[in-house]
Parts: sequence; structure tokens; C-alpha cells
Amino acid sequence: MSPAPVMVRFRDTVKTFPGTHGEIRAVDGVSLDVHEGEVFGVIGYSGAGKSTLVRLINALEPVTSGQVVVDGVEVAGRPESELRRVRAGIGMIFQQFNLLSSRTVAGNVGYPLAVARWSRARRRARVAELLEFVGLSDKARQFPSQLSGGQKQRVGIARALATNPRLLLADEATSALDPETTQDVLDLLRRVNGELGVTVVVITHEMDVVKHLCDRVAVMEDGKVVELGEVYDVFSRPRHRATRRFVGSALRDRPSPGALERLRHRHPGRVVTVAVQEDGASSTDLTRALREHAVDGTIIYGGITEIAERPFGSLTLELEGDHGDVQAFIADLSRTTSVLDLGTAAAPIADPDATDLR
Ligand SMILES: Nc1ncnc2c1ncn2[C@@H]1O[C@H](COP(=O)(O)OP(=O)(O)OP(=O)(O)O)[C@@H](O)[C@H]1O
Repeated sequence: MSPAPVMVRFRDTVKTFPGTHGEIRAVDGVSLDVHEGEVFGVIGYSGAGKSTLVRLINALEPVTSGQVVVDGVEVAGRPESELRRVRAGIGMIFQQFNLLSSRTVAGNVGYPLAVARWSRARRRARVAELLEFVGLSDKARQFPSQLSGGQKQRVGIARALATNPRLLLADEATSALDPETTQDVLDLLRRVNGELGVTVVVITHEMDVVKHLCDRVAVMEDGKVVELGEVYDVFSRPRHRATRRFVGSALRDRPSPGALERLRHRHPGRVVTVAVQEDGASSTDLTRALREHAVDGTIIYGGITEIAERPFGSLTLELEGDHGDVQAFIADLSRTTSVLDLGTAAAPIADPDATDLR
């Protein structure tokens, strides 16, 4: 199957800002393609460059060097008049919703249509259709202050979709919402993608958002893309430290240094953390290896979740048995899955990725 056409292409894209201690490379040589029809996530900690990357897509910031191509149009160096046409094909939603407080829900949704000089009759019909789609038909005459956060974001989504954009940019769109409302908004964004065929780029610092919504994900750190791929692949086998921290903070599957120290007090044996993947150490593999090597394993920590019905996570075990048997068990299991040796209470080995997560 040939990949879908490209909706957004970055090639060696750099964006710098002047800083007090020299230039800041907010986007530092990014190359990636967002395909038509996919939901693409960009995840990173604060300052990683995510918002800058988005502002390059809708040409709110000029690129310093490299390419940014949106729906076939090279954005870099375009005159403002032509950029307006590119922006017209892009919808955007924000963490703080950015609704006009003096306008009703219908007025907010219809605003971009008024700007685009749609007739009153067409506007009314389109607004009604959009409110129906986001489930707010009964709120048309209310004002934003009368709505919950989740309802405000639904209005934001309806407004962003008003002029039928082919691309929707969602910058931390659920960061101000509680978990349940977040889920509703993520479901709605899935429908925007699935039913309307809109390509969605999601910027977030929350792995759960990526997990529930995205097809592929890019992990950013210090302006660079450090990992890129299918969501399951990236999160079930995180290679970069930043990715491992996102998995750790969402899943809380690995003991923090403090928790590990407490565990060692109670469990003086050899401690290992074993990755759980659909094709790696399923619990059957683990039990088989324990049996074959005459090693006793007690689960002392762990967490497993799933993405698209595919399980992943890790289990931390205390192993007891003859030293040679334990060594052989670790070597055997390491052939099919990732095993992190954390040593024993007497000879501890630190987890290089463990952080006391905020
Ligand atoms: N207009 C600007 N002028 C100077 N520096 C900027 C500007 N915009 C962003 N930066 C810097 O570029 C880097 C990346 O910022 P950016 O906002 O893109 O990151 P982010 O991942 O979106 O983080 P956050 O989630 O905190 O917004 C940061 O060091 C930031 O201080």
C-alpha cells in the first residue's frame, strides 16, 4: 500500500529566535511528513518546540531555513496575501478555547463564515449543521460563560471546522479539561478525522492524548524530533529517554528511585524490570522461563495498558534462586524481550531512566 499523499512536510526545518544568551533553536532541523487523513501527534515537554512547529504550519512565524510545505504549497518565503489562502485551509483549536465572550455560541461558530462573507442564509444552515455535529444544537443562543470547558472546546472545534478546512491543528486542546471531558473531546476529534476526513495534528505533553487519538507520533526534545513512528511502536519500545519518561509518567509502571529503595528493603533478592509487549514476554513467556530455570519470581511493581488493543508496559519482579540460575533466566528472557537488571539490595543497580516524576 503506498502511503497517503503528504499534507504537511518539514524538511531540515529550522526556526531560531534571538535570546539573551545567543540564539534559541526552537525548531532544530526537523524533517517529517504528516499524511493526508491521519491523526498525527507531536509530544514533548514544555519548551521542546511544539508550538513553534505548529506556528510554522500556519505560517504565523517565518521559517529560518529549510522547507515547510502545507497541502502542496511551500510556505517559506510566500507573500502574506498567498499565506492567507493557505491559512484558510487550516482550522485551529486552543487550550484556552479563545471564544468571543460577547457572541453567542452560534455567533462564534459563524464568525469565520461572516469574515469569509458567506450569505446569512448559508451561514445559518452551516452553523446549524456544525452544532449538530458537535452535539450543541440546544446551546446555539447561549454565551460562552454559560458553558462548561468541554462545551467551550466543542464550540472551538465547530468554529475551526466552519470553512471546511482539510487540516486541523489542536494545540494542547484538552490540557484545561478534566479527564472525563478530555475523553469526550478526543472522541469528537476522532470523529472529525474519521467522518469528515480532516487531517489532524495534535500538540500535547500528555501521552494519554496521543494514546487515545493518534495514529503516529513524533517525540520532540530541544527543538528536535527524537522518535517518530506508529504510536504503539514508539511507546511500547521507547528508545529515547524523553519517550521513556512519557510512558513512565502515564503508566507509572516503573518504580521511582524512592519506591525502588523501599522495595529493596522488603525484597532482598535480585530485582529486574521486564517489558511486556504483545510479541515479547507475554506472561506465558515469563512463567515458562521462570519454570525452566527453577527461579521464583514475585511481582513487586508494574503496570500494563494497551494501545489499539495491543498490550504494553512492564513488570518488576524479585527473583529468587541459585545465582547461576537467575543469570541464565535473565540471559534467556533477554533474547525475546527487554530486561532491565536492577541488582540486589546488597549490590543495587540504578534504573538509568528512573525519575521522581512530578
Ligand atoms: N517568540 C519567541 N521569542 C523567543 N523565544 C521563543 C519564542 N517562541 C518560542 N521561543 C523559545 O523557543 C523554545 C520552544 O518554545 P515552544 O513554545 O515552541 O515550546 P513548546 O514545546 O510549545 O512548549 P510549551 O508547551 O511550554 O509552549 C523555548 O525555548 C521558547 O522559550
